[in-house]
Amino acid sequence: MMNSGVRIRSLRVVRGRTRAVDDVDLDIPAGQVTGLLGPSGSGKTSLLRAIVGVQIVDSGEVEVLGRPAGSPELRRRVGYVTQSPSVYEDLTVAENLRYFARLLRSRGDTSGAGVERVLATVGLTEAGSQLARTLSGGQLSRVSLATALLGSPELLVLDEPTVGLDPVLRASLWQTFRGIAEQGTTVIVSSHVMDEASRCDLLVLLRQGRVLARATPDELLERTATEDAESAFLSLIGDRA
Ligand SMILES: Nc1ncnc2c1ncn2[C@@H]1O[C@H](COP(=O)(O)OP(=O)(O)OP(=O)(O)O)[C@@H](O)[C@H]1O
Repeated sequence: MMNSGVRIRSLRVVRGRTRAVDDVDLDIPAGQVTGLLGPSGSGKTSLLRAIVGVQIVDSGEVEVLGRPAGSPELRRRVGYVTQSPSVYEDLTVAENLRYFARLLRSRGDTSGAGVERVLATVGLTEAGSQLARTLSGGQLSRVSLATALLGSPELLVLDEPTVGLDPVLRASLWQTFRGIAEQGTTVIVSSHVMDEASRCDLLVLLRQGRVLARATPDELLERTATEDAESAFLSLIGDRA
């Protein structure tokens, strides 16, 4: 089924004394992998939280899959993986997932809360009986991702899922995101690692709460006459300085 992704108008989020999101207009298409890139403190988490509907916003509108962000009916349709893994260390991988699946069912959600299915999607079928506290960082990220996939979300929001992982693990996680998008899920991934840009269908570059650019990776390089996303970002900052 076609849906409308995310539509943001005149969004402002103030956190402490900072305009974490400063007058942002943004459309994120459905069915693609969109990368939200920007340095630490540029407002990525605040923007993602506004999309998921857990951020108090000062003004503006955020519409997700055709509904106001945070609407109760979006709860099942949106999966969110925060920066800190939401995994119980004293349970095995499968026990963690069964626990979260039971929570979904207790809310009346019976839509494919299949533990085996999500374990296979994130490539952890073999690790089901392993205690979470014995997992590597990369495996922990995958368990968090698996919990968010239990409800078969139409939109998956991932906040810096590859932070701290080595390049090989990062590459394999990105392949997993691609596979999830190919199944029809809209994926939004934040990162401050610019070389992850080439893995996205669409890029949104953020700086100081503002959108510096919204373009495909190729458009971005062409527009800035640069050869990689990091140089493109620096070139755009230079233009604004
Ligand atoms: N709880 C808070 N109280 C006060 N200021 C905050 C709070 N959370 C975030 N901020 C400020 O809001 C701005 C945006 O923060 P945000 O976490 O959205 O950025 P980010 O791009 O996700 O950063 P990072 O990559 O480090 O997670 C920053 O200047 C930050 O200092």
